[in-house]
Amino acid sequence: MEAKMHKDYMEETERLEYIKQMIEEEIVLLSNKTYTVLNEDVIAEIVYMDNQRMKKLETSAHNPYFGRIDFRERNQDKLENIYIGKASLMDTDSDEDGVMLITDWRAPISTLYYDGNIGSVKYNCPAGNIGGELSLKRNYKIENGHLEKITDIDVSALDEMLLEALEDKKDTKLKDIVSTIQSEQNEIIRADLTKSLIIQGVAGSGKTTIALHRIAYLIYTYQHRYRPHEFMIIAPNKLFLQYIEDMLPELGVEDVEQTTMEDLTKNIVAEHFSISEDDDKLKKIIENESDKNLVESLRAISRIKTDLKYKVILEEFVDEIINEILPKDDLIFEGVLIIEASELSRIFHENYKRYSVLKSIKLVKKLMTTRFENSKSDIEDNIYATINQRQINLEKDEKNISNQNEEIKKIHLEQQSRIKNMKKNFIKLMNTYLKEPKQSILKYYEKFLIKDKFINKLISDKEYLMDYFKEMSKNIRTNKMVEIEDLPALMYLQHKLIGAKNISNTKHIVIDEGQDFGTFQYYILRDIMKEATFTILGDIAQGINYHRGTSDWEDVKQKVFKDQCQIKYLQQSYRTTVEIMNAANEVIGKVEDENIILAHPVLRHGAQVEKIKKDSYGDIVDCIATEINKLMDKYNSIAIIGKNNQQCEKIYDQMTSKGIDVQWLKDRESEYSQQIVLLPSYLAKGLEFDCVIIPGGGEDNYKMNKLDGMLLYVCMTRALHELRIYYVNECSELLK
Ligand SMILES: Nc1ncnc2c1ncn2[C@@H]1O[C@H](COP(=O)(O)OP(=O)(O)OP(=O)(O)O)[C@@H](O)[C@H]1O
Repeated sequence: MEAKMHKDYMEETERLEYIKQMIEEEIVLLSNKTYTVLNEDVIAEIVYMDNQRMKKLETSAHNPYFGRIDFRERNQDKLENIYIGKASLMDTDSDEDGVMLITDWRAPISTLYYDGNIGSVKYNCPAGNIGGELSLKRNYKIENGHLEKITDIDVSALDEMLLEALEDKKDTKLKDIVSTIQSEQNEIIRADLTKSLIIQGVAGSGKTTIALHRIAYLIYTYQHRYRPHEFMIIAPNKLFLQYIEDMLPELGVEDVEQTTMEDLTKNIVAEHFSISEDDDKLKKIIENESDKNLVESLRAISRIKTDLKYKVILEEFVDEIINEILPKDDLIFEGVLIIEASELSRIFHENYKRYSVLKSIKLVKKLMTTRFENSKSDIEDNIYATINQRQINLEKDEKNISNQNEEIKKIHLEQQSRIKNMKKNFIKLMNTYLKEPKQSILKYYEKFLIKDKFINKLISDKEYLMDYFKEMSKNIRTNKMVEIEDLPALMYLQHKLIGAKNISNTKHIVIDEGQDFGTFQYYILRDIMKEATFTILGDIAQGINYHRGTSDWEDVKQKVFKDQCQIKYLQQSYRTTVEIMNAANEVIGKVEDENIILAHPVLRHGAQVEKIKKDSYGDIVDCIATEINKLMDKYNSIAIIGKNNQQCEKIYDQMTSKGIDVQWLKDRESEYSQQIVLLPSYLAKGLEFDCVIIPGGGEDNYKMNKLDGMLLYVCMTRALHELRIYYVNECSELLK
């Protein structure tokens, strides 16, 4: 309701003015603050915290809070009015200790705003379960410091607020949803950090948004235990990272590690190599649909390299490397046994199994050096004994009597040198006895790919794939080029041979578009980041990379997490209108896959999905060009989504020749900044636009198969308010 109409308008306005004044006062206090502590590090830390606080205050001055709950704790008389905002505010002038003027949305009690219905409620906090009575839930719309709306919430009013938020037009960045988080989303955001989670959420269910809110929640809740850089987000590509980049600072979070699987691998395997464009394979698959053998072999290779069986075979390869490194003889120095070959082998294979080969070598060298130190007097005795023996032998040798003195002198000098350089000589011997892995990880991998005895185990029934592995090895040798499917193998070899210390401190890792990764990728991340828990978010129905990804979360749960994780489902879609979601559901419903779950749209209606037939592609572009100005007046973001870049290129040429300013997002490194963008279907995943135009919805483009069904579904579900599909000749079977 309009704020002025509300019975508490006066009271609420006074309070808002008071809060604004308090914020102003704190800002002034902070800007005039002088730092008298002597230690520079301490000052730097305090200045950093103050700057962070200042930023928060400055943003919240215009919109300090969005909600209020009135709560009376069981067995307490006082009814508390709790105002909820993005940043907390304490009344420092108050006589009472630490009166909260604004409570952070992430605080334990704030969960009542998102979850609790009016009446008896409870929430969890470090002190335990707190129960009580919730008598009011209120929402405020405050813009530029003015109270515009006050809404007292029952279940239906909450929907009203949500609908209003969803009606908004979107620009090039994803926004936070703190004031309208839904109960099922709140549960995921606040889920226990110590357990891993897999979220299967339909298109537009808020997975990306929730992922970022969860990070913000975890950082706040565990601020005394973990630093922001111990949290990591893995996003599908740079385009996507750019799309979400505003949200964490909006939520008051900085310094969280944000990366892609490609960059993460490059960070772990600190060697120079390039990764062929992920889309290349998808493009090849899309463009060679008719060549069934080629498509099948491309898919087969990807599946092999991303499955856990690949790890089993790589493990055998690593064992072979270890066996090559391990000496067959005992290490004996100056007649003293330092280590037996059998003991060394046992230590490697049993005691140090959890360490990388390099670390095992370093540890075992430490052990051998200690043994050397402890045996020094025996070693010295042996040196004296052998030298003495040589002197005796020399003295007995009457033939060389003339040189004897000279020789004895030499022997004594040698003795002195062997005693003096005992340690140096031992280290030298030890280093030749046990050699560290010398080759680069890429070199090892290149070798692995041409070892028939391993590769045969992977493709025993598919002989024709053998050449492909050989070709790949050559490509690594000559171009230092791998495929995205090779990343788990590279991580694995690095981890097992050298160690992957760069990221082992990570405490929690959030992976978006998680359906794009296979079991091997998850396994190796888990193995490297032993202390970390995971939140994996994805949608099987959008698994356009199913050749290398996951099509069954149960598989990941059992094989990777050994059942120690929970799968949660989100079926409500918030992005699209009912009309668009229904049309998209019909498309994905035609894809045969029992793991695909259909989305339920929020009850928000919009224009019917238009399917428009034209005589030629030229006519389609003409039509888009005529309509585009009207659409630009109506929407902040418009996307023309072609199936692939070849199609985009034609459209781009025609549109620019008509003077239309369109930005072509060609690859995952592109920058997304304009009102109208043109992009291929596979790059659209994860993004959203007010209006989507699909210029090639005909049978010639989207055939009745799983991949085309998923690609079309992804394109359609990018639209918030309007979807137009053009086609020439016959409309795709998927759309009928
Ligand atoms: N509780 C909510 N309140 C307001 N808006 C919401 C809410 N949940 C989701 N949204 C909006 O729905 C849209 C979709 O969210 P998001 O992109 O996070 O979904 P997703 O599940 O990652 O989608 P996809 O898998 O299709 O890429 C966004 O515009 C987001 O702001």
